[in-house]
Amino acid sequence: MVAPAPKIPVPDDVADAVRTLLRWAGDDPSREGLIDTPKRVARAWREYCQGYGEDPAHHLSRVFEEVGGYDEIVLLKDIPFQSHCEHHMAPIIGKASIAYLPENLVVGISKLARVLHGFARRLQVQERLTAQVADCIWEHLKPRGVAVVIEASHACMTARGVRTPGVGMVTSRMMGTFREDERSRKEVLALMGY
Ligand SMILES: Nc1nc2c(ncn2[C@@H]2O[C@H](COP(=O)(O)OP(=O)(O)OP(=O)(O)O)[C@@H](O)[C@H]2O)c(=O)[nH]1
Ligand SMILES: [Zn+2]
Repeated sequence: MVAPAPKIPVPDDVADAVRTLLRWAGDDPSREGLIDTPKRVARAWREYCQGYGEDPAHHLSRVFEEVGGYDEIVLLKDIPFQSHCEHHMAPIIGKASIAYLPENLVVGISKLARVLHGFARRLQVQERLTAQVADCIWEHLKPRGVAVVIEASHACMTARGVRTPGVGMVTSRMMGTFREDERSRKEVLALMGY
């Protein structure tokens, strides 16, 4: 279970900004149902963007060496995530598959998801999110290869603008062996289900 976000104090100017947005949307911020909305929205945005308060690389600091010489692909497949696009601050909802080819070090598998969420809980474009996750694992785990594939739906495309639901954006970043060797790339993509 996810613990409720702590009720941090909300500065007046932040609450005022949400009231302005409510008026801009066409509603009356002083009506009963909206009285507490500015504080809720302010706290919700701190939660959506809590990745700014962490260094995702920190999750990769605890590594294991005793894995019986295992040197094949390690894949965490279809990790659900949420982010927000930096253009419209609208939700990005999708799944990521993250794989690496260990050299000597492996990491607790949950940490790959933690790295993803650390970068996703910021304002993003999907290309940068994909690159940041891959680069972080490459740099801090020093594996022989990293492959990250992200598939997501952007609310700025489905709920507004072009209003085209059912469209998935797919981005990938291949590093090391997965970039250089076509067979390894095909193998990892097949394991991911592509
Ligand atoms: N490459 C990329 N584009 C994104 C991402 N998220 C949103 N966008 C796009 O960012 C673009 C912003 O385009 P603009 O023309 O500045 O904004 P807009 O007038 O609101 O555009 P429309 O969405 O087409 O109405 C849009 O085409 C979005 O679909 C992303 O993660 N990566
Ligand atoms: Zn957008």
